[in-house]
Amino acid sequence: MADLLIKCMAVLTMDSEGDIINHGEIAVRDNLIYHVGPSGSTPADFKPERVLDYPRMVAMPGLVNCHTHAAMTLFRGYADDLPLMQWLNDKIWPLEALLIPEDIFQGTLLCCAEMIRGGTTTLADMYVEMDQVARAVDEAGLRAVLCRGMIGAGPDGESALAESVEFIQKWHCSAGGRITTMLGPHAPYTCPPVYLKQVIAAAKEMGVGIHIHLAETVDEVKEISDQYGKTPVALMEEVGLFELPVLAAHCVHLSDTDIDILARRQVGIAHNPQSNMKLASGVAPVSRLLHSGALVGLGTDGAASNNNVDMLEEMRTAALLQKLHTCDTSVLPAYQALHMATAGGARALGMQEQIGRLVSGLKADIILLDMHQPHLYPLFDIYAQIVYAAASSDVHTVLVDGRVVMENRRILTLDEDVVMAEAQRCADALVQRSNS
Ligand SMILES: CSC[C@H]1O[C@@H](n2cnc3c(O)ncnc32)[C@H](O)[C@@H]1O
Ligand SMILES: [Zn+2]
Repeated sequence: MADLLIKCMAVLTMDSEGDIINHGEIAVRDNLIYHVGPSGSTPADFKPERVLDYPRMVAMPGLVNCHTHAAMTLFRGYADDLPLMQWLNDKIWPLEALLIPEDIFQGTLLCCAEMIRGGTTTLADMYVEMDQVARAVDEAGLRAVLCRGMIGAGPDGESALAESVEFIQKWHCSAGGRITTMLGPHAPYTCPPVYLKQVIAAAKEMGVGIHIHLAETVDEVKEISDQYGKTPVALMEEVGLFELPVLAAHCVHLSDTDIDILARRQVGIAHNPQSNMKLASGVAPVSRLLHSGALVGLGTDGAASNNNVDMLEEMRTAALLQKLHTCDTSVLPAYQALHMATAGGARALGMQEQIGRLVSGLKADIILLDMHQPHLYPLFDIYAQIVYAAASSDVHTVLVDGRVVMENRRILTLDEDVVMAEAQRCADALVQRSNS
């Protein structure tokens, strides 16, 4: 790939609070950040073949979406205003049973287009037919941590695990390293301990982590407590899940002991405030988790429970929700919210040495925000402006792994008109199948 130099109004490295380089520049060589510093500081022997000179833009790390189900964009607006188990049992799972591989490919492509437009460069995804998801992510040029979601309690538990193993063997560290994999037991209420132990053994053998939904609703905590006499988090600790790197989505209903376990075990937590609000699941104790040293990143969950995959919006919601919930305006200030969506998310995925910060040696996953717009003036505090005032439409240019995937709001890796038309075609056919 050609050497590239980005010059901009400011670089937010997200390496530490206040690490803002005014009139900054970023040198990109191959897929890596070669140098970051003030204007003119790049070593003279770096001769860029392209210069992106954007004096009114802020450069920051690409956003990290720590929990989603990308293909669920096909279900956007299909089932709203229901609580989790009714939503899953009555609406989503019956429709998912009718999905064909093509639906999942097209739904994921649609999600990737939306993500690129909103500045997301990495997603952690759990779904089925993961070959299709991986193909779409590869084509879009995004970075992803993918897992085949497994419902262990049903007749398909064994085949789901076998499929997962095959998927990992085929796709782990593929697409030039942009795609990595995990094992994805869906949740404690769909994967009993005996199944989880099989999953843990497979994960240890293959050297991959685990992605799971955990402590999402009061109903889940009640069901698991009634059945096993302990909280979902305590049950996971007992079965040995936390001996592995774990990414736990939601973590809404936690006891003090649960928080201690999650922090001590350095479990990555994907906080999904909009999905939790929409499904009326509750409010995750994010500020308590952060105080205890837990690793918290941000996710959107699927577009069927959000109903978009807009990480800038998610960041703002996270900050506002914690303030409202704790009646404390000082909770989750702008820098911390931005950190959760970048460096903190990378840490939750165990990828802190690869992504999430703009420092030399890390992957060149970079976004440029156009600050020259009425809703972003006047400018006092860049972090606050991005978290409280910016929108996904302000994302101007996106690089993933050193490659420009969107420039001046034109996606270069996908034909968006075709992607949208194909998604509509698949969604129409799916709903028609469900009515026949
Ligand atoms: C078996 S693949 C993943 C599985 O998870 C379902 N899902 C989507 N959102 C949620 C959520 O918030 N909690 C639990 N499960 C969820 C999705 O529909 C797939 O079936
Ligand atoms: Zn989910």
